[in-house]
Amino acid sequence: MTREFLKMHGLGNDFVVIDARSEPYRNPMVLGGAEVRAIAGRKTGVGCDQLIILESTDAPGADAFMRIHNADGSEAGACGNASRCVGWLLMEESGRDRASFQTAAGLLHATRADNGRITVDMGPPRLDWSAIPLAAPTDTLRVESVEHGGFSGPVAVNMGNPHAVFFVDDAEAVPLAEVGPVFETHAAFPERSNIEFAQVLSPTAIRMRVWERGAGITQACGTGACATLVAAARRGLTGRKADILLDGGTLTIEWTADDRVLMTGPVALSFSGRLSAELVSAELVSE
Ligand SMILES: N[C@@H](CCC[C@H](N)C(=O)O)C(=O)O
Repeated sequence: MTREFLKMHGLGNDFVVIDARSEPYRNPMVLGGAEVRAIAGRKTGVGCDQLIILESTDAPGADAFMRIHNADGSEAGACGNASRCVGWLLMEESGRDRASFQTAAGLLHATRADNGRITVDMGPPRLDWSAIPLAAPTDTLRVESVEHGGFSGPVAVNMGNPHAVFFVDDAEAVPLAEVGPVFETHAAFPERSNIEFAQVLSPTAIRMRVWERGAGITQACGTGACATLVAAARRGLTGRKADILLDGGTLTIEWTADDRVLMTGPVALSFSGRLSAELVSAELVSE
């Protein structure tokens, strides 16, 4: 058996997208994530930060269901960059300027913006400790118990997935590969966390580098950019709209007065292909 896929990315955060709306694709978690890891592998697979599976849905108002798996096989509730890619795909397919799709974190809406960019309404941020989730009741504006390597007290934000945002003087100087995995698996985060290091450049610009839960360092993280803007605004470091400068480029994020987080940025389709039978039955060789 082989499967068609699309290779897409948002600012270099890259995805293998499988359309399972008419031909179901088995749930990769049944395989303990081995199949996802094989597809995501940079040397022997297609290579991606996340595997995205589009499924059919009965959810009112939704054109599709978007399932998200990290490169390590774990399932995630949200992915901002993939949401723009899927929104674009659904709009291209329908010829409309708006698409809606269900995710584990809720119904999302995508629209066309200027210069071919796509805006996705990522919904309201969740700021209560139990929604992040954190292991114990804590002020999410400064999680004092999270400290390592000279970094401490991140802002915790849930954007459909957990984020911890550290504000630093120099984002380039952060040893991300060293501290990222320590914070991702910190005991304060029972479901692990995505980790952002943010340097405020001005009231409307933030430089941010990310260590993603289940994927490591990526070129960009859409939900991470949303969480960073929310964290900065909560701390009074910026206004409620800013450009987030990532390794792969810039996302514009706005936290509206009615508590929605709007993310605007580019999408790209790199190529299409077919997964080999070896990749689709990867559980036979890797488990
Ligand atoms: N790259 C994504 C986030 C993907 C999921 C994340 N690693 C998690 O485990 O929550 C984005 O653009 O938001």
